[in-house]
Order: sequence, then C-alpha cells, then structure tokens
Amino acid sequence: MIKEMKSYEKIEQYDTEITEALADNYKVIIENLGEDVTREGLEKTPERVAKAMQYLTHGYGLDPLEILKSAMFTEDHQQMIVVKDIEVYSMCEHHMLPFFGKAHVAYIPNGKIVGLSKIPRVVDAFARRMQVQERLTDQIKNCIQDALNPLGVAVVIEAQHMCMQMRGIQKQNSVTTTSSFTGAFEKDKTRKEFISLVSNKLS
Ligand SMILES: Nc1nc2c(ncn2[C@@H]2O[C@H](COP(=O)(O)OP(=O)(O)OP(=O)(O)O)[C@@H](O)[C@H]2O)c(=O)[nH]1
Ligand SMILES: [Zn+2]
Repeated sequence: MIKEMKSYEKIEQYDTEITEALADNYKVIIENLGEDVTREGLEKTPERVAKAMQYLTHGYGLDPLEILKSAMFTEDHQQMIVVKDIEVYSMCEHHMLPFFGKAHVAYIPNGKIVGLSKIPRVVDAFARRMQVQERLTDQIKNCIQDALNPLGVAVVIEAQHMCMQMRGIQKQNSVTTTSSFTGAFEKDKTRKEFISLVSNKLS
C-alpha cells in the first residue's frame, strides 16, 4: 500500500516488498491466462501492474477527514456552495474493473467553509479504493458532514461501469446516477435548487 501520499504527488516510491509480492502474483495470473510472461512485451508487466494497482487503490493511504480539516476556515456565509463535474475514477469491487464519471458536491456552511480543492481531494481519497458507487457517494457526504457540520451536504455521482460495458450485460451507454443528501438538502426546495445547478450535467 502507498502510505501518506497526496493525490497530486507523482508516486516515485512504491513499497518494494508489496510491489514484489504483487508482481509475483501477477506473473502467475498472466501465466494462468495462457500468456508467456518471459516474452519481451510482458517481461516487466507484472511489476507495472503491481504499481498501477497500488496507484489505483492509493486512497487507502489517505485520511479524507484530515484532508478537509487541514483547510477549514471560519466564515459567516450560509449560501449553497457547489463544486460540480469532479472527475471520478474508481474500481468496482466486484470485478476490479474501472467505473468512471463525474461527481457533483454541494454544502451549505454553518460557520465553517473548506478550501475548495479539498472537495475533489476527498472524492479522490474515497474513489481510489475498491468501491461500489453507492458507498462512494455516501462516504463523501458523511465525511463533509462530519468535518464541517454544515447545514446540509449533497453528493451526486454519474458513472459508467466497465463491468457493464466490456463484459457481462454489455450496455455501452448506460450511466448510473447515485445521490446522497443531508440536512437542508432533504427539503424539496433546496434539493431542487442543487439539482437545477448541476442538471445540465445530469443525464
Ligand atoms: N449496486 C452496485 N452494483 C455494482 C456496482 N459495480 C458493479 N456492480 C454490480 O455487481 C453485481 C455483481 O453481480 P454478480 O451476479 O455477483 O456478478 P456477475 O455474475 O459478474 O454479474 P453480471 O455483471 O450481471 O454478469 C453486478 O450486477 C454488477 O453490475 C456498483 O457500484 N454498485
Ligand atoms: Zn463490476
């Protein structure tokens, strides 16, 4: 596992022991798939995959609550703050295939605001794990609620699942939308305002 890595940093240091252990396993997997792991193109593949998979799950080494707490500011602003179109790249925990799309996040402060960049950082910290879209949506919402104690939080995620596109049911155009709300967003009027602000992006 990659420890204490911020998502904007290029990973130069992978844990050698874990990389070697993963690479040994991928060597076997590649052989079991009927390939020759000694041929030129595949020689370094087990190690590449080992690193790629560590990167795709680096969220386990991040503390999303701490990310928010590191940039909270006292501010007397009680209007809706919306950060929309945040790219999401995650991995479905059932098939270990990607799901990807956009997250739209809003909150109404209650004395504290947070540095804007921290919201996409929290999205990433939870997305870069083995996930289901519903849990990802809830975790982002809960984290913002716990850190800021705002008047309400709203999270909507729209995503395409490769496990439904490349295999299985093979529906190339299906998009899954999940949502999670607290506080003021449980009221019709506030929720509608949020939906209208992000709705050109909702399919
Ligand atoms: N609710 C939910 N389901 C997901 C998510 N990602 C993948 N899945 C589903 O997880 C389910 C796993 O079902 P199984 O029947 O155990 O697996 P499977 O035989 O590979 O299923 P098929 O994909 O239908 O071929 C599938 O229906 C996937 O579409 C997600 O984020 N949320
Ligand atoms: Zn899947």
